[in-house]
Amino acid sequence: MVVASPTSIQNEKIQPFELPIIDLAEERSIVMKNIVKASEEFGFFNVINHGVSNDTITKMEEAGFDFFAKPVEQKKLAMPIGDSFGYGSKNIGINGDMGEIEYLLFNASTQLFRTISNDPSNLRSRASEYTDAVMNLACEILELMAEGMGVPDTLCFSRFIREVESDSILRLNHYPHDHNNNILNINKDCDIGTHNSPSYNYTKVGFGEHSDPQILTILRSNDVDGLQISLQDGQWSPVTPDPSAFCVNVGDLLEVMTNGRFVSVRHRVVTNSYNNKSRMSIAYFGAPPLNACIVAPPLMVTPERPSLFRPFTWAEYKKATYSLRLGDTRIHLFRN
Ligand SMILES: C=C1C[C@]23C[C@@]1(O)CC[C@H]2[C@@]12CC[C@H](O)[C@@](C)(C(=O)O1)[C@H]2[C@@H]3C(=O)O
Ligand SMILES: O=C(O)CCC(=O)C(=O)O
Ligand SMILES: [Fe+2]
Repeated sequence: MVVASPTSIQNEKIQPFELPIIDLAEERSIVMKNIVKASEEFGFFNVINHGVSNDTITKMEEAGFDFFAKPVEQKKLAMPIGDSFGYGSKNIGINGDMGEIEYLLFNASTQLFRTISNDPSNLRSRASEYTDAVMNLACEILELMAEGMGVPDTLCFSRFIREVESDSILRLNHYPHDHNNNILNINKDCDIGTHNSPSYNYTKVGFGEHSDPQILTILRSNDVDGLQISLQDGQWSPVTPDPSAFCVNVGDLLEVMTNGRFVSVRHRVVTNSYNNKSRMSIAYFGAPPLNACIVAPPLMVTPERPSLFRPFTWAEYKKATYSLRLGDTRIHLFRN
């Protein structure tokens, strides 16, 4: 029996917290040290001076908004050749998870999705240019991570997502502004300090809590808030949106390949009627080819830190992920 996931969140305290900022224009040794520290402590950080041009980002964002503004019947035509890719609304995955969201998902390597019959916004070519740029950024970050941890083969993580057969995904998420959610019916709870908007003790789930299964996620959004990450003490903390930065997070596979040094942290998106604009996020999930063997490089495994996970392929991990609910943890299924 499929049990419905919670669609609203009530009476939760939220904890103000600022994500570490990694400035890629700083000296390489400093950047490496900061990235490793942020990945170990929080699994999340913001990257500035990332080198992805404003033009590439703006064109992608415009194409995304144009796409979501189309009539639903046209959006449904963006169905892929294949199973789980394409346009979706409310349902996340196939196991009963739901949210206040519509999205477009496609394979970032081949971009195998049928072009929408009338596509003046040129979504396909813009997504292709954007994907190339963020894939290069992901590789640069993964190489800094490897070097920062002293791994001799500094391409050990990045080569997976550079492969032609890489199973990486590009995802556009649109959280429509809820015009009908009357603000007067919502109890104001607390002002969360560093965050500009007040938070309410009644919010809806946009994208339920989960960790990302792949290696690394490169996320950006417009200036509408909603993303929250789970802190070590279990409290949720809002991430202030910064459209000029990329929000980077460690995925489950990178936690495995660092033998648990880096953490794949749970996050979620909430929507509330305080926002008078829609949130749109664009997530690139860097993944290996299906047959890639996932194992930590030798330097990560020591007598003091024995191997936490058994070797497995991405195909095995993906199968487990897709057989589970969004909020289920899967990494423990692969522990030694
Ligand atoms: C409910 C599900 C949706 C998801 C596959 C899953 O069975 C569990 C993980 C989900 C997730 C979360 C991160 C990414 O958005 C995603 C594409 C992924 O790789 O794992 C989604 C999956 C999805 O929406 O298809
Ligand atoms: O929309 C967001 O900001 C985050 C979405 C997300 O976590 C995901 O697509 O996996
Ligand atoms: Fe995510």
